[in-house]
Amino acid sequence: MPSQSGDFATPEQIIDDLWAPRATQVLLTAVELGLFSHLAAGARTATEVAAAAGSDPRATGRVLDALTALGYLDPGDEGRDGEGGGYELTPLSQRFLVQDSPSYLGDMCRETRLLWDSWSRLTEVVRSGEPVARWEEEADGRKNFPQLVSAWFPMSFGAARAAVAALPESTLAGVNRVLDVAAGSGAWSLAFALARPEVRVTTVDHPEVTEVTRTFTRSFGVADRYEHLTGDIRQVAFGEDYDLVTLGYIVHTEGPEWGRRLIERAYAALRPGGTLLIGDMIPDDDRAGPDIPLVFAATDLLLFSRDGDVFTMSDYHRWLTGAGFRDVTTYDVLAPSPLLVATK
Ligand SMILES: C[S@@+](CC[C@H](N)C(=O)[O-])C[C@H]1O[C@@H](n2cnc3c(N)ncnc32)[C@H](O)[C@@H]1O
Repeated sequence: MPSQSGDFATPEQIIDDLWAPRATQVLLTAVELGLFSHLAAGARTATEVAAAAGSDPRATGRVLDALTALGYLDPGDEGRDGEGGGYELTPLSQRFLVQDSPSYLGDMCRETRLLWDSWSRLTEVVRSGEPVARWEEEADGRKNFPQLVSAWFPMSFGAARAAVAALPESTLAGVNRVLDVAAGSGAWSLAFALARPEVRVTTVDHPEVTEVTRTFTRSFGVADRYEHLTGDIRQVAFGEDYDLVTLGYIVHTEGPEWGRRLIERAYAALRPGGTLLIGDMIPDDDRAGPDIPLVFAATDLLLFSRDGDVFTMSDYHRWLTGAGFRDVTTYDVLAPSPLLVATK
């Protein structure tokens, strides 16, 4: 956030925030047309990129210029004349926006595209207090989540792999049976299944989403180590004696009452000494920052859930110890908020 010292405040932040959606649109369009991938494959000029993308050369040139100004491209030596025209990937776009890169994040754009129109209804939702959808309820969840969970995979999988790397070896060595609640793509359990061949996973999610989970487990070659419970997570019996339970980005949509109950049910599903891992958006205790969890709570959670919210570390600590967990620890990894780990 720009500094506002003394009485002197500039309007820079307001203008930046109001312009930000335009830059977002340019990035979405570039990813949807595969412009970064076409540059990686050798296209250099707007005409060459447009030919590969099947798009209009003049319009494509405008987008490439904007991407250059935004820092996603460099002006290339080849194909440039007095009016610009040649383009090269920057290290950022090369690593994260070229489709066959192992660190490709372009799939995350799908979420932005899918939610874009609903975001414009926020004023109406804040006036009425009524969400436009209730993703915590079965019908809405089954309709919306199948399209979204693969867009979240890169973020969740990165955080889950960081959890595997951060956990003490003695904990990791005891992880054989994993329960992945609200599994989505399966990102959280996949990180453990890939790290340890002994790992067997049970997932819980809607049947339509479980089809997406299966696509991911097959693509990683571990489908034979997975079994799936389908249905509403509030109703499905989880089973017991798991070594690890993961709650990846689910407590927020459940809200305070069902979120706390989910933590209690995770406790019941674990063996003594077992581990609970929670990844979520977590604001500071005074709810004055950081911006990502609080903006998320004021947008997506108001728009798409009745009771959804983000909860502080103090809230989680209270719920975890209240459920019986001990040794509540946080791991500050590359994720929107630190991960929570607790022992039964
Ligand atoms: C935000 S996604 C998180 C997915 C995954 N854990 C991750 O971190 O990427 C929430 C997941 O919870 C599932 N979910 C939400 N409410 C549910 C419910 N009532 N019953 C079953 N699944 C539910 C959704 O289908 C979705 O897969």
